[in-house]
Amino acid sequence: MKIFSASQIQDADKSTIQKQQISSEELMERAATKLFEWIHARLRGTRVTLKLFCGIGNNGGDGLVLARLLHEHGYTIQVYVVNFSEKRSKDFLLNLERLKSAKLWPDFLNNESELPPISPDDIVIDAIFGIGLNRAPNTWVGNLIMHINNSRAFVLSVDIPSGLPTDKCPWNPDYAIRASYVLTFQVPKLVFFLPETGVFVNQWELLDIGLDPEYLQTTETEFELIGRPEVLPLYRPRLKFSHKGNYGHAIIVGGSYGKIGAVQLASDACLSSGSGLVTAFVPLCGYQAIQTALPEVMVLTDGGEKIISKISFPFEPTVVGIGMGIGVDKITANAFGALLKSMEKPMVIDADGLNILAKHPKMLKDIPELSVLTPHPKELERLVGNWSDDFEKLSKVKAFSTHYNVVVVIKGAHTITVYKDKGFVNTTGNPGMATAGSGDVLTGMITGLMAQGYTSLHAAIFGVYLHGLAGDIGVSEMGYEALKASTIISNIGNAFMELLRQPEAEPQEEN
Ligand SMILES: NC(=O)C1=CN([C@@H]2O[C@H](COP(=O)(O)OP(=O)(O)OC[C@H]3O[C@@H](n4cnc5c(N)ncnc54)[C@H](O)[C@@H]3O)[C@@H](O)[C@H]2O)[C@@H](O)CC1
Ligand SMILES: [K+]
Repeated sequence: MKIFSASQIQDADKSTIQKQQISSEELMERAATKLFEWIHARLRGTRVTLKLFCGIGNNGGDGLVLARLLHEHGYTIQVYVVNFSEKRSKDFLLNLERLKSAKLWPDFLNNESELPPISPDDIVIDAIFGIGLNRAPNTWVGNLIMHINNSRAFVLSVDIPSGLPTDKCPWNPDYAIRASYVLTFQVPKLVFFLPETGVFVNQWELLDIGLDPEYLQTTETEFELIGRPEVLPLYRPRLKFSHKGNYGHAIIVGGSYGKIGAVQLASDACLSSGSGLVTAFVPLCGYQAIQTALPEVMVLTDGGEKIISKISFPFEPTVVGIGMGIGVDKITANAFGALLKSMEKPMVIDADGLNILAKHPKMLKDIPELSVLTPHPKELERLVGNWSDDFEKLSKVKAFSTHYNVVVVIKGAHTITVYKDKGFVNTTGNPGMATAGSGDVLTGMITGLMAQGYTSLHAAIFGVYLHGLAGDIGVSEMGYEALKASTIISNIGNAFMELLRQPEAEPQEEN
């Protein structure tokens, strides 16, 4: 699903109004009716006070229409107009008149008003600012937002939490609503998924307001949300008359004394993701451990006892995944640098492989094109330098990816795979996966997919999704705390099956 920018959504609104020959006021009525239906289906007339805070733009206009509909259906409501500017929108004004005709008189709040009482049992509807926010809310509006945040009431935000801009970080994080739930119109917003801005959105849901499908389909976006519908077409079915030679031979290079487990996890994950053959390349001290733990995996050893000192293979691997537990010793760094120079096929580089690159930036130019780099935030910072906020981070990664022609997987709660100017935001995974070895498993999975013929970008997007799904299945059986990296591996098969599961047929209605 595409993630549109604020200005693209405004264009979609315009295009809808033009093509469907409806007025902006009708579109507002449509949007607010969707909000009302969602709320009404859940509350079913429950006796609860809904406090609607409405700005003076179209987000506020949505709030006013919602107020009218709630009132018509007998709900107890209190409407506050947050009068932050004299520039009231046309549709806001129209709906203010309609509200007054229904004998509903909002309280007008300004910089001199007292903060209205909000009880933890109230439901707050937040319609102060929408995607039109273009500067910091001023102090009294900020204080009102803090008051709502401190009320412990359930806060339902219309379109986007007020005070959170659509395409950047808030000017002042205290002046942004922390929404319990966001009902967002038509398309998800990028800020829902970034570490600094996602915290304002506990849960979100899309409301389809029928924006022009042609505009939505034909407009290119910088980001895409990756769910099952996006991942399924990437799947490469296995053929009946195929053999293990068709699915590649991956080599996983890594490990040092005390960190052989990382290679074990990556090799296991690589094999479990479907690589035809997997060889682990480790220092001598890792030989027995891997041979014992993973009978299906072959093992090559380096001459060094405790660390890798020279990397060479007696055959040409389909793909190499490298870096987990390898350490940053100078000898290992030299071996790693020499390997980069000799490799032409795309590789997967993780963990200390990335740290070596950060310490020896001259090596960056030797990374084979279309390789996949899988940094966690600290490794990324060492690689691209620090950033002032999540948006600067994204632009730095895009520039890095374009310069070196590599795929960068920014690991996090919503892992974002970046290739050149485009980002793919993952939707699977959970906090239980913040555990030792989880990243080694991901590297193994991406390597395993590339071994089978997935392109680098597809392997990264598919691997990240599948890794998260395996973690979600794992958590459903054992909870967050007990989930281990090996649990993710043991659920890779279940994740494939879940992905490929036929949706259950809709029950036939009897006439
Ligand atoms: N355009 C359309 O046809 C539709 C728009 N909809 C709603 O309209 C919203 C966008 O409405 P608007 O563009 O009117 O903007 P908002 O309602 O988000 O903001 C109101 C106006 O306040 C001004 N402003 C921005 N930041 C400010 C600040 N910090 N302090 C004071 N004033 C500030 C801006 O001029 C902005 O236009 C969407 O989020 C959505 O809720 C929906 O009704 C669906 C249809
Ligand atoms: K809002």
